[in-house]
This record gives sequence, structure tokens and C-alpha cells, in this order.
Amino acid sequence: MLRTRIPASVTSALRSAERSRLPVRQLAGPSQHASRSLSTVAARGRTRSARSAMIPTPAWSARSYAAEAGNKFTRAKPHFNIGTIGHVDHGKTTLTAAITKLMSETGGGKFLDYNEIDKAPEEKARGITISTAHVEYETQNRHYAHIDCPGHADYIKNMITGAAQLDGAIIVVSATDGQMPQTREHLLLARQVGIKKLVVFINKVDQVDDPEMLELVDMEMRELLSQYDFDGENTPIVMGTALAALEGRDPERGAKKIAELMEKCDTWLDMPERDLDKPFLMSIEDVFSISGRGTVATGKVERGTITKGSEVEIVGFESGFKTVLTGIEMFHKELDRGEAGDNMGALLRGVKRDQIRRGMVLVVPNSIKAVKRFKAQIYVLTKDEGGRYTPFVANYRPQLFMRTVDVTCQLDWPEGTEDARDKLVMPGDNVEMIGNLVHDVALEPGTRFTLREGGKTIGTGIVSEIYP
Ligand SMILES: Nc1nc2c(ncn2[C@@H]2O[C@H](COP(=O)(O)OP(=O)(O)OP(=O)(O)O)[C@@H](O)[C@H]2O)c(=O)[nH]1
Ligand SMILES: [Mg+2]
Repeated sequence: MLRTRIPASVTSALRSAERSRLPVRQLAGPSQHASRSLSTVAARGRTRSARSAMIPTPAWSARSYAAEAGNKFTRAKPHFNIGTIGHVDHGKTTLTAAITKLMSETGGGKFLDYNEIDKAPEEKARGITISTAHVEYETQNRHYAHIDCPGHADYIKNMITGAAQLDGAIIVVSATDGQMPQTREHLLLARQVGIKKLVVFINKVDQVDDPEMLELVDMEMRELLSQYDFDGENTPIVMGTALAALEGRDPERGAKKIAELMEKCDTWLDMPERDLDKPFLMSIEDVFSISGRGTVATGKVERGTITKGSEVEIVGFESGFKTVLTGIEMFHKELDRGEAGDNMGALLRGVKRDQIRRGMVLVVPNSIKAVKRFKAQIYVLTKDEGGRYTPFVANYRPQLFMRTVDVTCQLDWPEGTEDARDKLVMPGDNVEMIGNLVHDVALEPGTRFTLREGGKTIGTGIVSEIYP
């Protein structure tokens, strides 16, 4: 089906109208493919304590997948989490299958047919049902875990909850349609969850005869990428046909293009920073005072490393202050160094017991700020997901949980939102809202949180901006 082209003057007017609407955009509706999500596939069970169920941890990793599949996971190649995103029917699943086919021949991994990928199992992440297919393959340089979701709503939940976190993504656009609403929604979401680089695959070129049309799609995509703060000028755009590659015909526009696409992924998409290389952060769970020694804060090191004797900052609530880490303890043993993943006790110089509380963080100085106000992308659970039965409006005050914090948070619409007083947020919606906390909490773009009310989870979100 060919799209009739709208004159450029009209499209640019539409675009600027859309741009001005961006901050208040509601992204989600129920998946157009809801009926296709396979409720019959048993959810993979995961044992998790009640508290950790509220704290965002990736529900899945390449390692667990490999283990489930009975494969041996090797760490020989650097690991990258990738996904296909884009408008419904543009060819995400076909492309995923085509990549596994090609990589099984040239790189590594197992060929998975379209149907094997499309019967995505349902996963439960923080009470939310998400259907995602986890696929793995290898190029010469990297090991990829690849996420493909069967429906639009699944992409939204996946990206906001981080159930299957993406380090980068391939955005698939059909040459016959060009960019469509979900192309834009997924781009915006990718930006909001902190994905910095994308690779574009313009699919179904077999259905377009006019080269000018392809050029137009290319141009429009670059413009759109820039509009969402990606590098529109330099982002690699590969044109081909996933179906031909999957069916093993037309290698010029099929297999060769898939190879080119993966080569671009290898080179253009940057490896994520390892947790160990990030600035040190420990979320404080408990505080003790040990006579003769001083005050010890315990908690899990989320990221980075720290050595005994370093200057540290305690951030959160109204007070934030600097001190020196005079000792590190783990399992009643003294250590010189703590690192991501450790559960450690931090002995702090000259700090009184009542100066520290659970919910604060111990960090390298000036690496994170405590704020009350922030902007976030929030997914509101449906009643079937255990969420609210009814909509809410601005001024709604659920309890916000993240790391070891639990704090009341008032939700409001961003400034300039029309009908801000009466606008409803329905269960199942994906919205961008402003959060106002009753006290300061260490936050940064990318921080994930859960919203609860009356003992049940009603939503989940990710911080996109802070207002110090
Ligand atoms: N002609 C042509 N058809 C294609 C190509 N790639 C995919 N298709 C067809 O496009 C339709 C949609 O492809 P899918 O891979 O299911 O698309 P999707 O983006 O995964 O769709 P949803 O998951 O439903 O959003 C299928 O009928 C495919 O066979 C292509 O390169 N050329
Ligand atoms: Mg699909």
C-alpha cells in the first residue's frame, strides 16, 4: 500500500504543531495487537522478595536467557542489549528473524523463525505483564541480546519499566509508509529512557519503485531523529528488505543489507558504560552506631567503586554533607575497596547516627543531586495488572518507591498543559508528568521508580529531567 504524499508545506506545518504538543503527549493506547499477545504462554516465574519486587532491577539478562536455553554463555565478546522498535507492521519481527538467520550463518547464535519470535512469552515485571521475545546472536565483535515485542503497549511498558533494558535500538520504518505515529512515540520513549544512539532500517524497499520516495523517507527520518535529539545527520540508515533476507532471495537488498545493518550496529552503537566504571553510589538501607568506632551506614553498592579513605557525600532529605569513608566492611571483614554489587558497611568520620537515614545515598561528591521536583514518563497499570480501577487527575498523591526510599509524591501536568485541572489519567495510559516529592531525594535522569497506593502498585516510571 502506497502512501499518498502530502505537500511539504503541510507536513512541516503538522510537524511544528506536533513539536509544540510534545511535552504533554499521551503515548499509549491499548495495543492494537492486544488480542495477539499470547496469554496462554506460561509466564516465567521469578522468585523475588516483596521489597526487591518494587525496586527496578532488570528482570532479565542475557545470562539468564542463555541458562534457560541450556546454552553456555561465554563472555568472550562484549555484550550489548538491543531491540527492534517502530510502528506496527513495519517489519520488526521479520527483521529480528532475518538477523538471527544471517548471524547464525556468519557470526553466531541460533536461527529463530518468525513464529518462534512472535510467540513472545509473557513476563511479569513489577506487576506488569509484558510480552517480549528474547533472542540472542553474535556478530564478529559482539554478543547481542535482542528484544522484540509483539505489541505497541508492550514496547511502552518494556521501555519504562526497563524490564528488558536496551543499550541501543534498531528503529524499523517501512518504506511504503514512512514514519508513522508509533515511529515517533518509540523515538520519544527511547530518548526518555536514555538511549543515545539508534540505527535506522528502512524496510520493504521491494514494494517501492520510486527512488525519490526512498530518499524522502531517509530525509524525513533524519529530520525526525534530530527533532528528538538524536544525531540525525550521522545516524546510519540502511535500506533493504527483511522479508527477502529471511526467505533467502534478492541478496542485494536482503542478506547484504542485514549484514550492513549489523556492521552499523557494531560500530555506531556505543557499548554501555559498565556499572563498575560509573560514579560510586550506595543506597543506604540501615544505620548503626558502634561504640568506640562511630557511625556505620550499610547498603548495596549500585554502581562504581570506592576505596577506604575517599571523600564521600551523603545525599538526600534536607541535609547533604561531605565526610570521609574511614572503613569498609563486608561479612565482618575489613576491606580496602567496595564495588558495584557489594553489600557493604561504610564507616563514616565524624558523623552522628541521626544525621543519616535510610533512603539517603552515599556517593562520590557532586555526582548526584537531591531534588523535590522532576519530570518523568509514567506507565499507569490497568486493573488487570493489579492497578487502579479508576482514572486520577492532577494533584494525585501516591507513594513513590525507588532504591531504599519511600516518599509521598504529588503528580501534576507539565506547565502549559491544556485542561490540566480536569485531564484524566486512565489505567493503561503512558503519560509525562511532573512529580513533587515531600522531601529531597537523590534523583537523576534514568532513575526508575514505582508508584503505590494503599498497598498496591499503581504505576511505574522513569525520571527524564530534574529541577534542582
Ligand atoms: N514486501 C515486504 N513485506 C515485508 C517485509 N518485511 C516484513 N514484511 C511483511 O510485513 C508484515 C509485518 O511484518 P512484521 O515483521 O510482523 O512486523 P512487526 O513490525 O513485527 O509488526 P507488529 O509486531 O505487529 O508491530 C508481514 O506480513 C511481513 O511478511 C519486506 O521487506 N517486504
Ligand atoms: Mg512483531
